[in-house]
Amino acid sequence: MKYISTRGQAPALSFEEVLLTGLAADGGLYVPETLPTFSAQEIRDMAALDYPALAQRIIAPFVADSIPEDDLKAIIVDTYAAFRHDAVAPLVQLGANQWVLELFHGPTLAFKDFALQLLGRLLDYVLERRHQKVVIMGATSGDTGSAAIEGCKRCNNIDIFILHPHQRVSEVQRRQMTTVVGDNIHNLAVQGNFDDCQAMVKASFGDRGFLPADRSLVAVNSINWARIMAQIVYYFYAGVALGAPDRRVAFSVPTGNFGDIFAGYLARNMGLPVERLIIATNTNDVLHRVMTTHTYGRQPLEHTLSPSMDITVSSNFERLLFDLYDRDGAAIAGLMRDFDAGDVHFSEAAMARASALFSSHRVSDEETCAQIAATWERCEYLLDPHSAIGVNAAQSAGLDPAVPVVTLATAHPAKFPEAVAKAGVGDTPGLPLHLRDLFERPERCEVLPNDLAAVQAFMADNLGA
Ligand SMILES: Cc1ncc(COP(=O)(O)O)c(C=O)c1O
Ligand SMILES: N[C@@H](CCOP(=O)(O)O)C(=O)O
Repeated sequence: MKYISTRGQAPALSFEEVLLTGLAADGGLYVPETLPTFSAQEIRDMAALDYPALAQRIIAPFVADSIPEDDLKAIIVDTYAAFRHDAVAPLVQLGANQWVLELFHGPTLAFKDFALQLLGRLLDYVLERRHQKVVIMGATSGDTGSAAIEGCKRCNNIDIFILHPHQRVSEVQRRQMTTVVGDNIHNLAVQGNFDDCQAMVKASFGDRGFLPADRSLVAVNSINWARIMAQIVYYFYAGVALGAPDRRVAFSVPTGNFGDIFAGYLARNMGLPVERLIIATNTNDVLHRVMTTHTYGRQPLEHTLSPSMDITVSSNFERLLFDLYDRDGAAIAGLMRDFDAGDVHFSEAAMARASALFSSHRVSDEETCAQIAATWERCEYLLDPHSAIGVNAAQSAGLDPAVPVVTLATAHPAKFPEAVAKAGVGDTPGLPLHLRDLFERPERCEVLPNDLAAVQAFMADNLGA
């Protein structure tokens, strides 16, 4: 399997090479040249597989040129053994044909663990084999950071630098990052917002000169293809559990960087009968605006009760655009140049294709709290604010009631006590046992100005031997 850049000017790479990078040299994102597909019978047969076996089935074709099957199996089994629920991704029914897929049973209580527990192990495997050391740089609005640190902390061959917006992540999220000790783990609180952090990561891929020549820069954000690949699995897992391929299923996905929902789009292209993908946003609604006005533009970032989705430059949307524009790299490079300069208006043909599968819904903080309260009152089920946005969007989508709709529950409510308190549903649930002493653990974090040179200088000065 080869991976190609959405901007058409970078060399095609193998899985191993794509794992060890972030943005392509031309500024694009890597996608598979062709997608593996599964027949209806192959999908039916997936119902007999547990989560790790299904993950092996879905992931193997993407990595076949780089990782032997037995090694992949061992890595995957070990990855999902770290989850605290035997089903790994349990489905919970909230109402007639309304479901949530709980993706928060990993070590850091968010869906990011699905990919980052795997990514950490894949990096460890590949770097040991190559006797290579790398530098990881990631931007987080709260969840990617801790999941990346947790996923990579055992790996001897990395230095990891995670940038989060200073004072803009929840206290639980911050402590989950800053209390993990290790000389190779660095938390940088940047005096800016998530978009600033993400822009610094992308700029660093464009100019890697601040690092020694023998250290590659590797991404842990969803610009890294391996992140998306791992997230495809749970769409199949939920779909098959609800009757696919003999029944169509819809998904509502709380969305920021468009990585998670893009994985759902790929699952559909690989054969899963997906009725609809609902883009659920908070008031940072750049994607909702794209769907309703066909215009992609910058807007000021708002701080909401769902901070992990406080994102206004949605990285993975470029991967979808690449398909919407018939995989024309030059056209995507042009659109992205226009986006850097101002608003971009997409063609009616491209947007008609998008609308055939995607719809969108924007949810305010008030609606988020009301949804948490309503779901609690009706089902005694406590949603975190991001998942509440997904459920609200699912209920507003006007879907055929015969079609099951699955909301991806992307985080555990204990990570967001402020939103739960504002919803007025009583005490926030306690943290799981392994995090019970989180508030007593010492923290380590560097506050830095919103300045790329300062961040890169800090990184260069703090690299391990
Ligand atoms: C809890 C939570 N929900 C939803 C999202 C949105 O996911 P994506 O960025 O893949 O769209 C994120 C992070 O971005 C998140 O941390
Ligand atoms: N919501 C994320 C933001 C980064 O998104 P990613 O999926 O590209 O890593 C976070 O919580 O950090």
